Amino acid sequence: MQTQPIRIGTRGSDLALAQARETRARLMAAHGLAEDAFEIVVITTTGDRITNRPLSEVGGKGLFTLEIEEGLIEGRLDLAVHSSKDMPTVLPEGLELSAFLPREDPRDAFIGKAAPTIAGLPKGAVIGSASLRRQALLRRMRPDLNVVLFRGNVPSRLAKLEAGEVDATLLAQAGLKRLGLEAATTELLPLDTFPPAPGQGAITIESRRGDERINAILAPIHHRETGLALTAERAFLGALDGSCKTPIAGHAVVDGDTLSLHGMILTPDGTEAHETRVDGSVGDVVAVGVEAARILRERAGPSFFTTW
Ligand SMILES: NCc1[nH]cc(CCC(=O)O)c1CC(=O)O
Repeated sequence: MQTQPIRIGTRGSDLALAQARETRARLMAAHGLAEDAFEIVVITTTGDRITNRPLSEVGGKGLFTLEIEEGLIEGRLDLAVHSSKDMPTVLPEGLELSAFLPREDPRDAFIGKAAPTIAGLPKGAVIGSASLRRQALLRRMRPDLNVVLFRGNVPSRLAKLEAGEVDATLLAQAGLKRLGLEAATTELLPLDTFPPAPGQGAITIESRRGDERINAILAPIHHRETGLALTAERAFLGALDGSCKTPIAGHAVVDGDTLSLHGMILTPDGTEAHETRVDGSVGDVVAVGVEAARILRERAGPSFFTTW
């Protein structure tokens, strides 16, 4: 039996901790282990320290994972728990996403103080979001709204909304549910008109490639369908643009032997958008993501990605 605890790396936000505890609970149940078989190790990342600028300007997604990945590579951590949505498409040499937990609700939640729905917001209402995708989708639907940058973790955004800094905001329903805060949601946005970010709602576990002990520990908590969907969404994102400067939505679902991916790219101002739906075999989900990206690149034309 294991004597050294399994060290689980995570960021320190309420959401990250909830996700690390969920992973630990699933591992305890799968293996009949006690809580003290695990140690949750909280790591502050560069991304956590930068709170006042859009992440697209300071270097993007890797900022939330760098220090945790160093811990894995140097052997100070055995596995790391992340929101799939925050993971870069290319990981450091020697690391891999070795498991995905069953996906929570992938939809975006609208949280309105001035009105309960996007359609009900008065002209010029101030809506805060840090996500380029949400900003672009909002501007596309409601060009009259005043979309402003809004950062911070989930509880602090809700507090800023409550304090009247903005009239409304958008958050992932999955994160709200994991924090027990879903009562704040006033409208759930439809997947077809407001598609989520690739990976939204899914927890992933990163570990050293070829670490047989950890792979065996993770195998029983891996969720096959979520893994297939996420592999397709990440292939789609990787084939489009890894820079975080293009608003990109992508969501895949598995139905039997078929995987269907809905992808969309937009200009940041929401005036131009291209979308596609590609179906393919669960036997080659990367091909589905790559094909969706190819179609969107072709529709958008060569100037689309260089306009801003
Ligand atoms: N970028 C922050 C982030 N990363 C993952 C989630 C929510 C949980 C998820 O999508 O799995 C959030 C907050 C949000 O978008 O509301």
